[in-house]
Amino acid sequence: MPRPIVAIPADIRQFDGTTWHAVQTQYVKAAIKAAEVVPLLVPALEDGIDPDVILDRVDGLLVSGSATNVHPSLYGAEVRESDGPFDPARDATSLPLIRRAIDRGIPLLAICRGIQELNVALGGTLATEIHEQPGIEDHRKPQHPDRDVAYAIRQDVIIAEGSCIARYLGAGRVPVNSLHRQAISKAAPRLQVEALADDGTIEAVSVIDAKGFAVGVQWHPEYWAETDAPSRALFEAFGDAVRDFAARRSPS
Ligand SMILES: N[C@@H](CCC(=O)NCCCC(=O)O)C(=O)O
Repeated sequence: MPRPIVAIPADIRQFDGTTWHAVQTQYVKAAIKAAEVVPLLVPALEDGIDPDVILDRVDGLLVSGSATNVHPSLYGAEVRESDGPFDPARDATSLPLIRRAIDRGIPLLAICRGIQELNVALGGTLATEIHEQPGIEDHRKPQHPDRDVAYAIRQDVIIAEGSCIARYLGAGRVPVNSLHRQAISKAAPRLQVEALADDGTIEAVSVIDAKGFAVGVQWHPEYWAETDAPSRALFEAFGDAVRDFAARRSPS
């Protein structure tokens, strides 16, 4: 069976005097090396894209992190420029893909911005600048020129007994990295909280009654997917779900 294909929605980035549709290489490498699938980058179109045009041709959806934030209007919050930067084209492309992948049972792994998009797509809300809340740690990206330092494993999450991801990572404390200013505030009705940080920040969810693998994590398993056991286990589980879906879609 040929390697299955996984869609990764791109960000809009501006550099070299023009606009680019971009995905950080860490997601591409983790898809290839740890999930053993073929990544297919999807352009970020502000007018949106018919999600089925993409999903008819892929066997999984990997929703990446990004330094931009989901637009507050999408979850009924006040729009403050201080909550930016925003990427409306990414929002317009990614959220319909998430909803439709869940409807169709196409395996979904949503990471950092991705878990926030998953929550908003299903009717939840986000909190911003969470480190300013009493009792909440600073989960933001460490400001350091070395990305290995910025993405260093530096906090624990506690994975719930009986959760979906406990099948792959085990229940209890798992060390992860942390690079986010926002987090889930009100979890969408269809989301089961799967892991929390010590300060109560929601760190992982799964979709209740999902037809297939449908998981979101606030940390970044892609970055160390080849060398960190929990990171690799999550990507291998996603890859296995994608292969199972592909085999059922096109029985040999
Ligand atoms: N913007 C959101 C989501 C954070 C996120 O996806 N971080 C990835 C960092 C990408 C990078 O700068 O390398 C938030 O801040 O909560």
